[in-house]
Amino acid sequence: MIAAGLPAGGRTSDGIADVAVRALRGEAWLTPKPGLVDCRGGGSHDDMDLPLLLASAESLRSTFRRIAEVAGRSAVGVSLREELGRLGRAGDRAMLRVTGGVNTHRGALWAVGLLVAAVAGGAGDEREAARAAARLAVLPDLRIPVGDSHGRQVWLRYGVAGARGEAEAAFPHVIEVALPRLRRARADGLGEAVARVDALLEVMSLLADTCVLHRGGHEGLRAVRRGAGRVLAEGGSGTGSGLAALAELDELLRRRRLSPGGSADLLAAALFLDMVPWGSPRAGPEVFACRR
Ligand SMILES: CC(C)(COP(=O)(O)OP(=O)(O)OC[C@H]1O[C@@H](n2cnc3c(N)ncnc32)[C@H](O[C@H]2O[C@H](COP(=O)(O)OP(=O)(O)OP(=O)(O)O)[C@@H](O)[C@H]2O)[C@@H]1O)[C@@H](O)C(=O)NCCC(=O)NCCS
Ligand SMILES: Nc1ncnc2[nH]cnc12
Repeated sequence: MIAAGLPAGGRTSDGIADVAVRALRGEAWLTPKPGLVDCRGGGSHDDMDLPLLLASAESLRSTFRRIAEVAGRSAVGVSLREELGRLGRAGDRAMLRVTGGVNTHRGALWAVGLLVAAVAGGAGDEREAARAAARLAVLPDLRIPVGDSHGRQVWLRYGVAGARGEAEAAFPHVIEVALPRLRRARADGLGEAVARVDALLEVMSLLADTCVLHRGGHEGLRAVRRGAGRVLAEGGSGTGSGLAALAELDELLRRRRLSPGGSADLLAAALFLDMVPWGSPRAGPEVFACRR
């Protein structure tokens, strides 16, 4: 437990919030991402573009800071969980005000918000942070309104737990999939953008993304997973044949209006954990440039 706004191993609430916003921005800028918003346009979304995602990310800065402050001075328990729920829902409303009602970052706010709380609470490394976030996610929040979210519809129809299940399981697609892929790619000498796109593709090839399931059902999810796996089997986004397969996948997802938004959120969560100053500087450079 740490005091609000004070350093925890060199980390402040402002600093943690800044890393969270940079992670969301880094995901948004990354290009090319199949079916997703990137610097070429809205992908499979006709109501989103890059400026909207960047504004949405910025709108969450004060929520991330408040989450860090509260988690830094509270023990893990139901009252912290309920306070985080209140802050998360207020953050959601702030996001919707800025986007004119478009759900740009609900999943990212949930995943990165829980990880922000874990980091501010003193987690010493990324695995510890994911486990601490999971301990928060499983706690009851009796004030959650029972809504009719797309995720809930997918849960009722397909029994897939989506964003909540990922957090309760301690973010396996972040810890066991995205981060190792990102680091392997860097170690192999691939550029940062290629490493990030390949990490996203690996998550897409495995995740049960409720965003995809809601729009495309099981058949849509199979197409996303198969297509992402194929790009990687061709050598990834850093090779000519991988890029050709990626262009085909992008075309397919846009035509069928399929958007792997949950995978995008988990990439942002991985970038967040990768950029947290755990003690040694090892994060890759920021990529705020268009590589189409
Ligand atoms: C637990 C909550 C996240 C609520 O979850 P639920 O599943 O009930 O709600 P959804 O509104 O569906 O949001 C979940 C979003 O999570 C992302 N996601 C999907 N699958 C996964 C997965 N397997 N693992 C992790 N994350 C996943 C995904 O986000 C992206 O998609 C968004 C766009 O989706 P959608 O709204 O369906 O929009 P469109 O398809 O564009 O709609 P149409 O145009 O077709 O109409 C986009 O935002 C991406 O982010 C899911 O959407 C959580 O909200 C909750 O309980 N909050 C309470 C607050 C709280 O407790 N906070 C504490 C910590 S901050
Ligand atoms: N790049 C992106 N495109 C569409 N939805 C998203 N949700 C979070 N990031 C996204």
